[in-house]
Amino acid sequence: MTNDIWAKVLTALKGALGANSFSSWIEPLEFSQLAGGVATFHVPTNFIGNYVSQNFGDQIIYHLNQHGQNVQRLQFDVPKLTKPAAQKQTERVASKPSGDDEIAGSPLDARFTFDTFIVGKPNELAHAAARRVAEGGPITFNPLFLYGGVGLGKTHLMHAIAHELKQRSPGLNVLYLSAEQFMYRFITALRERKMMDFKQLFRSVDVLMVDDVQFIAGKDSTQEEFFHTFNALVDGQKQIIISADRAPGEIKDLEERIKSRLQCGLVVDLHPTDYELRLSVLQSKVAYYAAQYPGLQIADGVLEFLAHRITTNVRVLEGALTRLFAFASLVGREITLELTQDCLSDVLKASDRKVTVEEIQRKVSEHYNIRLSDMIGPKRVRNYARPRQMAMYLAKHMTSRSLPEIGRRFGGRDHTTVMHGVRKIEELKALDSQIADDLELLRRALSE
Ligand SMILES: Nc1ncnc2c1ncn2[C@@H]1O[C@H](COP(=O)(O)OP(=O)(O)OP(=O)(O)O)[C@@H](O)[C@H]1O
Repeated sequence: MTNDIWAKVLTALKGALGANSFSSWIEPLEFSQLAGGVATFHVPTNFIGNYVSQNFGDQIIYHLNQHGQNVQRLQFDVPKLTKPAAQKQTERVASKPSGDDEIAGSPLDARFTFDTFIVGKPNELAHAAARRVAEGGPITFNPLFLYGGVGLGKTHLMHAIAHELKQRSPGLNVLYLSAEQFMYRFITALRERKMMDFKQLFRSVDVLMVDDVQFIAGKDSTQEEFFHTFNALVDGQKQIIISADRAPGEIKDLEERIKSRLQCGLVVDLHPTDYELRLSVLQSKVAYYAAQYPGLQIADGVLEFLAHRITTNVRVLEGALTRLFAFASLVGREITLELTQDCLSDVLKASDRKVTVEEIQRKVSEHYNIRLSDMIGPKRVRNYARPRQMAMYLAKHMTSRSLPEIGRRFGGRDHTTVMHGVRKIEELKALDSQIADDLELLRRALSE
């Protein structure tokens, strides 16, 4: 495998795993060789190798195969003489907590400020609460807990608070990081026997922000440490801001005492967007693009059309607009309704037809000639298990349901079972053309 292909696989993995996981776990890998179906990587430590293998192994294999490689297994080696690049990486991620006084959290996105956050009915309460915290006055609620579905602005609001606080009081020690980063630092500190440094540093921040806290559910020792950090900061009158994809009480496998702690302050949710909010977001983004692509015209009615038709979330809306401007500038044409429909036909189709999990289950069981009750029931024989996994895969890709929600609709299965099913089909799709054809057929039938 050439380094070029590995670079492409890296890009695909970044998209699939998100920037945080990618920079913590995938970047430290150094491709070494591919022989006899085994891809070998140099890793800075065994811990990273084991973690990557358990959590991202399937995805890495999948993307390598998608890029024309024949990989069955991964192997991780810690080179005897640590290479400078790998060494630098470990230092960057691992020794930070024990370094100087400054703790670098996850980077803040400069564009995520209050100025660029559009306020509407669905998010006005969350916005007001965020503003209040960003004023930095006496603490009125601790923690501030923001939750909502994907792409509705939780991260944006947290970054906006951090920017504002830092601007108002440059000396304030504001730490923003994802829950995944928290766990990573904690485990690194344990491994390097630097827990005292870890504790001291986390307890010395003035404001702690932890994004996507649902990530630590089920991770016992990380939860334990999070609980202590949380309590120490609250006792010290330090502000804490937490985000998650659902309300504290609904996070499965999160310890009760943490749930109740998280509910102690102010819990606010970001509701799904409404038409007005979507239109305002589009209008503000168009102003930004107009500066980037001078001379590009956008016809009346296009934004209204998009706000009406793309109802998923702000991230999808933004993505659609980015594509539209890039496409129009390539072909050098005005952005008309017709061009919009051409360029975004797949996005429009996906949000056009609201397919339900139940419809998917019905169609898939008809296709494979099995009873609906067997698809949802507990039987594990392949005749039922495979169609069930196909239906889970389609539900994941064609509906906006979360994995736990999908699991509930499949006879109360756990979200990890759904994830496993989805991954299995992703793998098989690449290897078995019958499965790929069936999927395409079902997808088309469901979109009609
Ligand atoms: N009200 C809003 N005004 C302007 N931009 C928004 C708004 N809500 C979301 N966005 C934009 O949508 C994108 C997704 O938002 P963000 O990353 O904050 O979502 P999130 O709720 O944290 O989702 P996830 O759980 O997937 O991380 C970002 O580019 C953000 O700037």
